[in-house]
Amino acid sequence: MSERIAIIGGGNLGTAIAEGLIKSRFCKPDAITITKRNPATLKELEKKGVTITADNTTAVKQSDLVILAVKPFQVAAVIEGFKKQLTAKHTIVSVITGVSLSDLQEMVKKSLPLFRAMPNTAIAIQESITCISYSNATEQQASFVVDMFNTLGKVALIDEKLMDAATVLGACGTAYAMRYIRANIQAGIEIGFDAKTASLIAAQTVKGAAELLLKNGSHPEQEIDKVTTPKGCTIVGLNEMEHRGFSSSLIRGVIASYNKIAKD
Ligand SMILES: NC(=O)C1=CN([C@@H]2O[C@H](COP(=O)(O)OP(=O)(O)OC[C@H]3O[C@@H](n4cnc5c(N)ncnc54)[C@H](O)[C@@H]3O)[C@@H](O)[C@H]2O)C=CC1
Ligand SMILES: O=C(O)[C@@H]1CCC=N1
Repeated sequence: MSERIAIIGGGNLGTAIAEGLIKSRFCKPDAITITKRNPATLKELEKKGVTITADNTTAVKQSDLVILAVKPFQVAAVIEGFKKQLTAKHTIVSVITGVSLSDLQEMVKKSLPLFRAMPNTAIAIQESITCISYSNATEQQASFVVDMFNTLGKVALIDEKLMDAATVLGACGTAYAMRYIRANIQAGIEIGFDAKTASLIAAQTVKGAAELLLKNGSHPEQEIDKVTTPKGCTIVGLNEMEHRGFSSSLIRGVIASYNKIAKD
């Protein structure tokens, strides 16, 4: 059973995972090591009890679960650097975009449990959706990894062929949602609110809308029907957004992101 966790690549996502693990109390901060070529920028995590280092080899040697969170073009060289330290105790979890389980197997060259996990940056506050697929893992190893991500939000076990789609919908999705909220803030200021109040109203409204779907299990259009008063202001606004290509531009954006992963 995995106990010590090494996060290789302390960037945006790697640090968010560490933050989430600490907040969730899934493990003690001193069970986490996070690496980065220049670890000085990880001081905040160090203050919370996490070990920070540039030494991937020692981090892997002293851990059971290795979370790979470097950029896709860095992963081969990074694994090559610590590969000799990998033993039967290790489980590998990669959150790297576009690197398949078979690519990982080629790089690791050992028979170890391999997981691809696609979280988003809300993992820092235990509100991620993490899509997971895996190979070569026992039921016990799989439930450990699934339990870990369940403490950091919600989990969907998916077929690996959907992992690029999961990256776009779940991980890029955070940025799409932020742009939607930002546009509401800009509009909110134009119709009279100060920026702070507009931000609060826009963000809490989106949170409430999402919770309605998650808690009621309803379809967005059912919830929209409850808001759109006949001849009212909501439907006028919605229809104007659609005339301007709102849904179409979102769908085209999602597909452009998806095609970009396929092209790389
Ligand atoms: N940022 C996001 O929202 C998401 C990112 N991902 C994937 O996660 C991975 C990381 O993404 P980000 O955190 O955004 O990138 P990032 O560039 O912020 O983080 C990568 C980190 O790896 C470090 N690094 C580079 N070489 C290293 C080495 N040899 N040893 C240790 N650390 C090293 C870099 O210094 C950097 O801090 C990428 O593969 C990305 O596709 C997946 C889902 C969401
Ligand atoms: O933009 C990217 O390539 C990464 C993958 C998902 C979120 N960030």
